[in-house]
Amino acid sequence: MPDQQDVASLYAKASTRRALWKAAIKWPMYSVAVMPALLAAGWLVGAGEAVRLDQLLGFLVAAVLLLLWENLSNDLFDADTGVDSFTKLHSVVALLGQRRPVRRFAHLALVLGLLLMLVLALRSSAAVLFLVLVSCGLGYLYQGPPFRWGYIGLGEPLCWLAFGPFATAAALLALAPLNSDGSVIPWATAFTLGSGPALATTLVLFCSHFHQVAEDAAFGKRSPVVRLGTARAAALVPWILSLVFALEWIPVLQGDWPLTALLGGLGLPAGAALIRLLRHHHDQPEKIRGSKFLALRFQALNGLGLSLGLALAPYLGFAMSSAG
Ligand SMILES: C/C(=C\COP(=O)(O)OP(=O)(O)O)CCC[C@H](C)CCC[C@H](C)CCCC(C)C
Ligand SMILES: O=C(O)C1=CC(=O)c2ccccc2C1=O
Repeated sequence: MPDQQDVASLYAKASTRRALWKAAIKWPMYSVAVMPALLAAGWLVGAGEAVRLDQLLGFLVAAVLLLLWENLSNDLFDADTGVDSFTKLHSVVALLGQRRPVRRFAHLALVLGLLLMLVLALRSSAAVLFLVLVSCGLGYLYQGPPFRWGYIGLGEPLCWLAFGPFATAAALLALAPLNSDGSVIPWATAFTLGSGPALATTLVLFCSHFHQVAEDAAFGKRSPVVRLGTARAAALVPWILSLVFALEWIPVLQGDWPLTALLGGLGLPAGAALIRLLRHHHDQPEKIRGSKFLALRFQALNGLGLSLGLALAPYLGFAMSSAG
């Protein structure tokens, strides 16, 4: 018969485990996966086009599955290098204590995600699958052997490319009305629309490395925060945020996007809080563990605001120029 102390410690263990699983699932992170499709939908509505809702729903689900693959395989690859062993108690590999089920689940998520993208491509343009495969390839370069480019500080540009021009172009093609020309990849629109929001997504990755800088350095993972040091990395954050807004406000100033696109400014309070937090506590891991989630709040509010601002424009009497 367990005594009172045993029961208390069992409860403590169970609630710690629950907290670890919650951290492992990190559902807010999936905001970065759904953003390219939401932006493409906002842009198409703003341009007076009809969005194919079945394609939108399919793209959202497939993108979530592909990011799930990326995260599960990240835990598997990081278990090989040992970099997660001290600080990432919420690694799915550590929580399950074995790799095989994680590997199987990761492969299942990848296959289902790609199959769904194939269906969307067959119903729109073959380029959708090509662009998504490039995004996934960039995700593999980030963490998979023999590349592991995230370990040499190249994760951020890979992240921007994957969630920016490639995923945005794929979403624009997949959601476009049936009569559109699917043989031309809309690079110009994908760059204008995707650059700012993808930089916001990249900021999430950049911020995720502050609290683990010591362990990353010890295991040879030279993230930008390791390379720059936490003080200089924190000083970069206001510049990155300014660049996000510049990329989103320039099309408005040029008259290509409606004034309502400035709704991306909804992310400003979270951005300002992030700057303050990192300026004061960049070298105190315990205090800045949540900085990645503050960056995520910025990314989500900024992207949703922009998407909504573009979509609402025709209903509020603002027009989008053909260059938009
Ligand atoms: C797995 C990622 C970051 C985790 O990095 P890290 O190892 O430092 O984290 P821990 O320390 O917590 O282990 C994100 C990497 C993003 C990658 C460069 C690009 C991914 C692309 C997606 C797979 C593509 C999604 C396509 C969709 C949006 C159409
Ligand atoms: O676990 C993380 O830290 C991240 C996971 C992830 O999928 C992602 C995607 C895009 C940008 C950043 C991140 C993470 O930081």
